[in-house]
Amino acid sequence: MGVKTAKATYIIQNSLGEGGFGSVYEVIQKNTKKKFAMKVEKHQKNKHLLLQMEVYILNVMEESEKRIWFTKLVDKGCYANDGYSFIIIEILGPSLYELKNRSAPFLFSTSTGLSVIQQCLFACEQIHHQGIVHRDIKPGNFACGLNDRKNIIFMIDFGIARRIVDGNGKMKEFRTGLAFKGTPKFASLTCHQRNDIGFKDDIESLLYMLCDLISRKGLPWKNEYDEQIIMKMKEIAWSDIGSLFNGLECCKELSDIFNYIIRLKYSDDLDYLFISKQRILACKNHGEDITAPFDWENNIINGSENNKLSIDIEDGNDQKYLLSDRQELIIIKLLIIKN
Ligand SMILES: Nc1ncnc2c1ncn2[C@@H]1O[C@H](COP(=O)(O)OP(=O)(O)OP(=O)(O)O)[C@@H](O)[C@H]1O
Repeated sequence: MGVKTAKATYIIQNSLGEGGFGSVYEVIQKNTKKKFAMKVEKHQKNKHLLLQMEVYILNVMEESEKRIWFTKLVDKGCYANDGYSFIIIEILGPSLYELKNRSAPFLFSTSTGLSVIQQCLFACEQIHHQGIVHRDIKPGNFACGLNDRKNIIFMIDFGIARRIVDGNGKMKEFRTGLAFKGTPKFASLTCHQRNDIGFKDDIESLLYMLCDLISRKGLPWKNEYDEQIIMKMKEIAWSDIGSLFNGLECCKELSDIFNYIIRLKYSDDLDYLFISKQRILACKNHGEDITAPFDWENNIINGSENNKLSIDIEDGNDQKYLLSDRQELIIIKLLIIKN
């Protein structure tokens, strides 16, 4: 079976995954024989398409200078008498959720977890700079690239993302009494409390994700499904900061990030550099080899030689940081981390 747009015809191959609102397939572009992923959503009466948000965000990110953590939107269209919409995007490898669950002990090493989380933080920072919050940060919504992009961790699934900054750069009004949106296990406490989600909430979710990926103990609510019980357990974690990362050597550094995040309010700006530095300290203080390959390399995903990824980032003081040598951020200024 194939689908056609004004640009090309795509032959549908196998399924790559099912999500809450649609399916994702591997497709081959007929004329170029290139592989892509096709995300499909069925039209439903009186419901706006979640794919519209996905298209909007991928277009915004395409125009941004630092689009590295986002897939390229290749094409889009409808089929079956406009009963379905689809987008054609770059095809990726497994998600972090799949990678974690592929081999015992169903955990990432601390060095892989800390490396991965830095890229996820960059991805969050980039959409936040566009005034957008993701609102569903979890291991299933980050996936590694393929071939020469296999060291990049991509942010996916923008179905419930929201722009919270208007065209004039003003933060939208803070709302309360909202419906729960997202994934209970990784949602921020604010989300459970039915309040509006800001940039800091994505990072709170990122910290829950890090705990899920590297802590043997796991999230305190890992066996709970009741959203209200999970909320109560998060309240306890907030009042006992160290408890979340307890058992990890880098508990102190990660708890400092958690402590910083939960003190922020909806409209507060985030100090991404502070978070990066704490993460770097977590590696440095506990001898984590930040240049080691990801856990899954060599044995799970076959690909070409490690490709070096080199990205410059700048902080507010115009200091240059270099993301180099595989996926790892080696902040040149790491060398001058004060305190
Ligand atoms: N570009 C891609 N390349 C390969 N696989 C992908 C790609 N995008 C998504 N997938 C796979 O398809 C699955 C569903 O995708 P996605 O999360 O975007 O859909 P969703 O309907 O919004 O999901 P959910 O309800 O779980 O949030 C993902 O878990 C992932 O494994």
